Amino acid sequence: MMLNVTAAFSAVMNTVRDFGTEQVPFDTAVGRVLRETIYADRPFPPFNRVMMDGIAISYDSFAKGQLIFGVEDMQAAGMSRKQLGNTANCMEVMTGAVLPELTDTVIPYEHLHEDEHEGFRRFTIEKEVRQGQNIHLLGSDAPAGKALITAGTQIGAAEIAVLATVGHALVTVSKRPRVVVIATGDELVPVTTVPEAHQIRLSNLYSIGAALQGLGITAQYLHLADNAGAMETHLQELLRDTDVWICSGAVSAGKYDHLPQVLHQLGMRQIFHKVQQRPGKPFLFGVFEKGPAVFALPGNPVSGFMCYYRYVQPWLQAGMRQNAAPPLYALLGEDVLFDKPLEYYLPVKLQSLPSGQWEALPQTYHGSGDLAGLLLADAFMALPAEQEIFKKGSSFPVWRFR
Ligand SMILES: Nc1nc2c(c(=O)[nH]1)N[C@H]1C(S)=C(S)[C@@H](COP(=O)(O)OP(=O)(O)OC[C@H]3O[C@@H](n4cnc5c(N)ncnc54)[C@H](O)[C@@H]3O)O[C@H]1N2
Ligand code: MOO
Repeated sequence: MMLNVTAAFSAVMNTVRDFGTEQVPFDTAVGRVLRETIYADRPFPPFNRVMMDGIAISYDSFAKGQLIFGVEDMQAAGMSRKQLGNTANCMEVMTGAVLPELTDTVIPYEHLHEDEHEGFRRFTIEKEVRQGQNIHLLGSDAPAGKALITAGTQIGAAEIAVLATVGHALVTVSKRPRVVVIATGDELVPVTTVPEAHQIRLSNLYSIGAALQGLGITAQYLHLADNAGAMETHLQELLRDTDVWICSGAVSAGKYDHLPQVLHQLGMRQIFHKVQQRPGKPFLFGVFEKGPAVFALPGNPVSGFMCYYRYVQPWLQAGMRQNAAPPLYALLGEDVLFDKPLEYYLPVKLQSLPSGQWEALPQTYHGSGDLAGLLLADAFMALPAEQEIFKKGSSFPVWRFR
């Protein structure tokens, strides 16, 4: 029986497996999924931090009417904390310095007039002053021990900054699965070859490989001829040391579509074959006991592309224990008619409306073979199988690929 998209997606997600963890230097961890909690090792910021170049005073002196302050000393960033000797004076301070003892207010140079009096430098305050101004208070961002980043976060530039500042030089992240992308078909020739009239260049390997690179996964590539015996031999060799096979092609009804039968012979447990969707209907999914999971995607370029983003990527992210992204919705930009009992994944261009919502503009494309049509789109909009007329302005989920 053909599954609907929801059932097929749950069946895929039910097989999610943990790929394990490893430790890597923090500055190589961009794009990886964090597998530990990162705590503040000290308060953020770790001292009362001067926020402007200027002077630090004791506010009491200003409150009593004093406007002119003689310079007693200088506190620059990197100096250990000094103390103001006499609260009728000021301390010159630089951004990033520790606030000197007995001062509580910082006034920037722009609000001061500087002159010299009897050989001493002094500053006259020319603007209103608020007690405590321009000080980034000790612990005001986070107390020591606070959980700053939780497991499941994908590490980006902001996380790298926090890892650096708490001194977390080695970070525990998810291992990346060992993925093989497998193309099938005698019509396919290498990219560097000039194809004969009946041939085309291999492109699905590279579109899927590129999408995987977005998850930090470098895949192995393989091209198999339409020959059941050779296919079985090659795939047998891959069984032991791989976690995921993403196959492209040879899963529909053709006389050369040997892949399903070869996978069964190798011992794969089929979980489903065919989903009520367009494109991507012939999608086959299965698992080997203690071996790889197999996503056998239809060969048509748009079909495989859509199935990758709808099923394979969420499965890989869940296996790497990455927090799931919240679903994204958009408003359909024009009326659409689709009267097949299939969930329709319509290539759309997303644009943001002045209301703050996303609008999805359907792009003209000529079916699942039209890989150049994808250049104009940046997501698929999922139009439910049980409906036929989809009105402009109605909201549906979208699956972004850029
Ligand atoms: N009698 C039926 N025929 C077809 C059915 C069906 O249900 N009954 N389903 C159609 C649908 S829908 C799709 S999608 C395709 C899927 O077919 P396969 O998965 O068997 O894929 P192939 O036949 O091998 O290839 C389809 C198409 O894609 C091109 N291709 C394949 N691999 C690559 C690659 N790596 N790079 C670029 N292009 C590739 C291939 O040359 C074909 O043109 O079946 C329909 N037929
Ligand atoms: O369902 Mo197929 O993926 O359109 O060509």
